[in-house]
Amino acid sequence: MQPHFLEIKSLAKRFPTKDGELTVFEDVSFGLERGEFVCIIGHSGCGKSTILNVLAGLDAPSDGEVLMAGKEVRGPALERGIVFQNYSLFPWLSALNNVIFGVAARWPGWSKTRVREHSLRYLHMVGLKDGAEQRKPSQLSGGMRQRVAIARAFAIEPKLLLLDEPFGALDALTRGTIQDELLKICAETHQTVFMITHDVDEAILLADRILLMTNGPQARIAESVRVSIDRPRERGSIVHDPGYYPIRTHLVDFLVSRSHELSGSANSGAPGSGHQGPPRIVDPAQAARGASNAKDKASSNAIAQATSHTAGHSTSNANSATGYRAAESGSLLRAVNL
Ligand SMILES: Nc1ncnc2c1ncn2[C@@H]1O[C@H](COP(=O)(O)OP(=O)(O)OP(=O)(O)O)[C@@H](O)[C@H]1O
Repeated sequence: MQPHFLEIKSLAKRFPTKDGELTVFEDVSFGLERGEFVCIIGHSGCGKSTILNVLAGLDAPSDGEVLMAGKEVRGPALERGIVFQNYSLFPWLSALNNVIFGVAARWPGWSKTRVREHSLRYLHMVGLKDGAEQRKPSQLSGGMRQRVAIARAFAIEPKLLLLDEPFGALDALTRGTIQDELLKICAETHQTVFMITHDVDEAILLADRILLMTNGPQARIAESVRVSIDRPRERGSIVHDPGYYPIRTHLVDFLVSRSHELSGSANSGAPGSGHQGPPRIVDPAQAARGASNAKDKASSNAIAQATSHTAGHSTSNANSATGYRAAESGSLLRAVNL
């Protein structure tokens, strides 16, 4: 089997505390393909940022390993870009110089003009122009600052982009606009992205897959949920896709109940509780389409049956109706069993 572009193998993180060792998460294994956009969702404190920091090379795991393109991640590198919630810009540099700083470090052989043009291209891509490029972070709004951080991360063209709740501090309107910009840039650049979010609607809009993390301690990634909704996606119309609500309901149900039921601490000492190993792959949109197709098929079978009864045997209307219900419920039961 072809290895994943990013391989996370049996990762665990433990911290010493005054009450003994705290296992934040363990047995975390998953992969990311090149060009994939993967979100991770889980309750506060389950260890999402710790996983992201390990992927970035900013933190070391207690167990397990991370391989990117077959090479072990052992420390931070420019081939991995990071955007945090709090922007992390250099306050004394203009928006443009914040981006230039990263670009010049990434390509030290480039001329000043080339570095500047490249940086400006990415600032324009996130909608920063008309003089905003020359302003310092303190002269920019929160949304504009986050745009600079995103432009800076994309401009170094990292092999992997790590986003830690990048829109968490923004108002809903700004958040929506920057989500649209992110969708557009990802479609243009085919960037591989791993993103933490608490917002299920944001995850469905942006991601190809959503990893669901159980509650800590001893958290793990229980499910990998496919977002089988066609691209390009638009914020205004995605809710009308028939796959949208099945996915959303699945995510909300996980957060409300299963994140606790499947958690390591809830299952500790219960051998065979079924929570070990790689995440279960789930496709709620596809499952819903399957059930709906089975229902449609049952309806048309029943109509065909009823028509032939009526034509051939002059069956009463009451009998036709009974035949319809039986055929429909039989097929639906089969669909549920599948
Ligand atoms: N240096 C440390 N020493 C002890 N415990 C730590 C340390 N760093 C993190 N933790 C604990 O690890 C757990 C996971 O933290 P982390 O920030 O990764 O969670 P998270 O899922 O990203 O949370 P949130 O969604 O609130 O940002 C928390 O319980 C936290 O208290």
